Amino acid sequence: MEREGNDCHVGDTSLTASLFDDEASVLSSTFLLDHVGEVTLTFHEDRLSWKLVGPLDNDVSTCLRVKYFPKVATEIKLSEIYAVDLNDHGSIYISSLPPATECLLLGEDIQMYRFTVHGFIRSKNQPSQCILADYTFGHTNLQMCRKWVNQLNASLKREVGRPKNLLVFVHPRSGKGNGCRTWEAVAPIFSRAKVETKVIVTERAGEAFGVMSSITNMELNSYDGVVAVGGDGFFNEILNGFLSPRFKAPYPPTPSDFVHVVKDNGYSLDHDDDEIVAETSSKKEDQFPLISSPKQFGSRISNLNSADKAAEFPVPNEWFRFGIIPAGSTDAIVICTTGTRDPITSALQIVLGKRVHLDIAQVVRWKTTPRSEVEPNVRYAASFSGYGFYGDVITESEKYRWMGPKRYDYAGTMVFLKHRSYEAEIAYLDVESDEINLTSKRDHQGNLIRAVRSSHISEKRICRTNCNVCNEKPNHASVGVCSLTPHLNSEETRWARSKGHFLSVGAAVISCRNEKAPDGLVADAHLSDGFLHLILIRDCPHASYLWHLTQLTRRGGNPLNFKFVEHHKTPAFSFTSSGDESVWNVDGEIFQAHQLSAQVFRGLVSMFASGPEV
Ligand SMILES: Nc1ncnc2c1ncn2[C@@H]1O[C@H](COP(=O)(O)OP(=O)(O)OP(=O)(O)O)[C@@H](O)[C@H]1O
Repeated sequence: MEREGNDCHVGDTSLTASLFDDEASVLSSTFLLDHVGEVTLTFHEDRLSWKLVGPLDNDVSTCLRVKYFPKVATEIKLSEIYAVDLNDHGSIYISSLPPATECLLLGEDIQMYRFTVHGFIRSKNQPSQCILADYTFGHTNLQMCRKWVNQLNASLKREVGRPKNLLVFVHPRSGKGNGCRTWEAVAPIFSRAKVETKVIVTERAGEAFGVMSSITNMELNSYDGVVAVGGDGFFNEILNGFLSPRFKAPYPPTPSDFVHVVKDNGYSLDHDDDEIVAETSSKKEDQFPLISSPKQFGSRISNLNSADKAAEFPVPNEWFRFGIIPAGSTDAIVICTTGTRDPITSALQIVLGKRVHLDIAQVVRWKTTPRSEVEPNVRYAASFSGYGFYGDVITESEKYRWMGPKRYDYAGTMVFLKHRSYEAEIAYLDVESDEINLTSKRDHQGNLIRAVRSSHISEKRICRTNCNVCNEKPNHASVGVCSLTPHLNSEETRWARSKGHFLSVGAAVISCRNEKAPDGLVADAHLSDGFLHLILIRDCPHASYLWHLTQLTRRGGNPLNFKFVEHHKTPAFSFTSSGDESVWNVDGEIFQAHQLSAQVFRGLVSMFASGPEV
């Protein structure tokens, strides 16, 4: 049915004339809101609100003498609107009962001009999760709809930080093989928000690394960020492809007796562009042998034309951000940065231009070549690097890839039953910091021999949206790369050591929350505090280790409060194995290293995410 102006206020031009000529920040008009009724729509500076017109009241209404409290929203903030569309002339449904009754049987469809405001609401059960919410408004006057759409779109354009152009990598076989379907489910959010996307569906491992490392700076500058539709390993590949040729930083600091020889501990990219060195790592050594030594980066850079050499792409880069749409087996990075494992929430945080900084660990393997030269091989990690149990699980799980995500449970059980320990020495920078809530004991040489952490999670400062710890400015005024390693600049640093047989050696960059470990490996790790959490599990009885692993799976558990567990919050460490060897697991990818050094760069990259709400 076509409703004419004299039927209701919705067509009353006197009420709505020259609405936007007015300079006032509060504008208002009457519309029919789909599935609700006639409303007065008001445009405030930072939000849009609507109130039912007529006998019904927004707060409470009665029908057949029963009181109903409306469940419908009455406003939306501009920051929660991701798109506004002018629709075709079509139907607006109006119930003849109050909206709160949710009785949709007694109503009518009215043909009108319409526009839709696309936004979201938060899930009541999971506050981090966003649920799409559309509000369609109808009016008899097309011009009126157009004016509102134009006004709203002009205001959305002024919202800061929203991306316009993104490079999207889709891993079709990620997790349960749902990568493409996951992207198809969220792609309309990007198109509605008018975000251009260049989509690359990968055909093999390493392809995204190749694209990211060889893309010209000029082209990269045309994007506001890169989105990975896949798991942690896929994101790691993209991150490494991005950082390897662009990020210039010194290697991690090491104790004086760490055997590698680095001429002047130079910057990892401070080299001659024309120097081309043959690949030294073989396919057998790494599952993903694509991250080359610094000298090899030179060969890639020299492929870039001279115009691109001139086009700069500074790293860290405040504007350029990374997004992850979860489709993997674990998705720990997405859970830590968005608080949930939900493709819709991730897509919304990307198009709305959210931002958190993320620490990145630089992990360097030191390897002696047949010519007895020691060569470094750099890898970057966003979530976790682990040796022993973690390395063995990833190696074992690769044999059962066909099982999908269940392969990790199966491989984990097999590795647990084998109960292998590895001899190693770990040296870590012991930073005197008020922030470190560990009480430590030292042996007579001053070496830190045990760290005990406070046992109640409530005492810990958990990383959340607008986290104070992550936003804290470091005490030391520093510039350039030094600003990324604030805890190395402290005068109160010393090397402490742990030596012996370990079931595992792990370094968590972030809490690594996931569905199996709801608080993560380290509940109070932060997204960008500039610290690694070194977790050393000494050889112990099978049952004790099982008890530690069980604590990991419990919300509020205390997996670090065991005698055989050491937890050190540190900006850098080195590792040397002796005897039998395992491999390192860097963000879920195999990295074979007998000698390794690592450091963390505070907030090196920015993510399209707002941090966990809870
Ligand atoms: N088309 C492809 N075919 C096979 N492997 C690929 C392809 N594209 C990417 N890869 C590689 O697959 C590996 C695993 O990918 P991803 O992290 O998405 O999945 P996952 O292992 O199931 O999830 P998670 O890392 O969260 O446990 C990555 O190292 C990635 O480089």
